[in-house]
Amino acid sequence: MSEPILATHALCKSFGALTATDDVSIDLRAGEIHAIIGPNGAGKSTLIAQICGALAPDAGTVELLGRDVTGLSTQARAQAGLARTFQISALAMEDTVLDNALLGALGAAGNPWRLWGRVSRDAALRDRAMAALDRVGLADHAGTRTADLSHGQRRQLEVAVALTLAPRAFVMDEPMAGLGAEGSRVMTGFLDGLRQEAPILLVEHDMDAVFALADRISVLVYGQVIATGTVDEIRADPAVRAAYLGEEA
Ligand SMILES: Nc1ncnc2c1ncn2[C@@H]1O[C@H](COP(=O)(O)OP(=O)(O)OP(=O)(O)O)[C@@H](O)[C@H]1O
Repeated sequence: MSEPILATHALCKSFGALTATDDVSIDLRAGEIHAIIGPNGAGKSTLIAQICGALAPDAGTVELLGRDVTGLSTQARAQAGLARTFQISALAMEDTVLDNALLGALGAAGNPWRLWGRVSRDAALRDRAMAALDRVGLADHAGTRTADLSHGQRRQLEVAVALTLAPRAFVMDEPMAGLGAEGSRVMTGFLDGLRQEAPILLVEHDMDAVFALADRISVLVYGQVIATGTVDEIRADPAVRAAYLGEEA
């Protein structure tokens, strides 16, 4: 079995008397989609915040490509290859699709302070940005104002921005939220192919999408991982059915 790209080791985080993540150890391997599911308040967002560096754990570590990144900032983790989506507000809505991708490519080039005029003429950056747009199917919309994209297209643009950083792992927070049935279907197909670029740690409430996409699922209940396994294993797990899936499975 290959070494994990991303791993947490015994992550703990409490808010006062409430233990939001309790000894959470999970990993993400090359080529896979690993979904984290669980009821509201189970600790999924708290876990992701610790993985991405927005929240410091009380105990435990986060490892990216074999390196302990627990002490690194969100930005340093992103530079190290951890791509977090979806935070729609991160897009500049009045700018074009290409400009948003260029801003991402600029960050990847490690010099966000170059003058914009020079940047937009920089052929290498432009190529990197266009390649990312092409990869997500938005190359034809390069000149479109970002605000004029559909909800689903904006999510794809976020992935394009992330791709300009040549990510080694994606952490995705509810990519299906608000997309509707058709949008979810398109996004599911898109993520299905994207795991080849980098593995995806996926937090998602849409069980159809999770069951269609996940190579493995971990179930979080009251801050603890109660099971990790394939879709079939999780569907059949009595503890999971009792605690979470119920009749849905
Ligand atoms: N900053 C905070 N201060 C106090 N309590 C918090 C804080 N953030 C989260 N919590 C609590 O920690 C627990 C876990 O919350 P979290 O948002 O991680 O769960 P979740 O699984 O992401 O839920 P949802 O599916 O509803 O997004 C909840 O009981 C929540 O109220």
